[in-house]
Amino acid sequence: MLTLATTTPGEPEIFASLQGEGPSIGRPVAFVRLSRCNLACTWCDTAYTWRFEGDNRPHRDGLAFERKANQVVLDEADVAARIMALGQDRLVITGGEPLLQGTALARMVTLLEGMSVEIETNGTVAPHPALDPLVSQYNVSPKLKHSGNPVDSAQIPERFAEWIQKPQVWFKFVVATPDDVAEVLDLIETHRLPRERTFVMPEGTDSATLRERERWLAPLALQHGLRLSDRMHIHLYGDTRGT
Ligand SMILES: Nc1nc2[nH]cc(C(=O)O)c2c(=O)[nH]1
Ligand code: SF4
Ligand SMILES: [Mg+2]
Repeated sequence: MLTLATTTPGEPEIFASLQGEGPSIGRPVAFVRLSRCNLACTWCDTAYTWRFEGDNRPHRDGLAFERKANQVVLDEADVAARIMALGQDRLVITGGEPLLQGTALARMVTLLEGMSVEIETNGTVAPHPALDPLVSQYNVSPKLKHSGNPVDSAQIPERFAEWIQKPQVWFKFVVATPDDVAEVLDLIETHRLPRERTFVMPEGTDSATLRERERWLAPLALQHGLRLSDRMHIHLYGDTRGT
């Protein structure tokens, strides 16, 4: 069984869209969004995957979501069939933190036919050994200090050491201020991250914020040999579920 996020109560967040971020930006793909996260970023744009009633960890919107309306449990075959019905040749698995459900994900991915698989992860959870060989690309997005998570939960040296061994890994850091870029550069040094496979991406859930931050972020990316990612889906669809 897999616990998924919902678009509307009872409806799993499984949809076709253009990948809006990272190395596959612009690619038509199927998406599946899983519920639950082990971190709690204050600016998380998918707090409906984890900030359920009774969870008092700080979030900038202060919203608490009703668990029943925002989670749906489906079996692996049902999830695979809904994904296949979208008719895409690539799947992006996101969340929340999808690797928390690695065993069930491996069973689900095995049922897909003719699809490559890309995973969005916060990088703190090792991929299940049954899932790992089925994944073409990991977009690993370690969380910086401004996320509000304890640094020892969000930045785990052993995990970085494992990720950098995998050729299918890209790093993608969400930044809100120039100071965040300095922290990214420190992490690159400390953990020997591959600069040519490292993105910086502005934090923001509206076009104006993304554009404003890209104005100072672009020259920093150029100066330090990092890639810049936009969040194209925000410009196209706004901050909405199922897009
Ligand atoms: N179109 C689109 N692209 C995305 N890339 C990463 C997403 C995510 O929420 O992880 C996302 C998303 O939610 N929508
Ligand atoms: S790691 Fe991702 S899903 Fe989890 S709280 Fe942070 S931004 Fe949200
Ligand atoms: Mg998103």
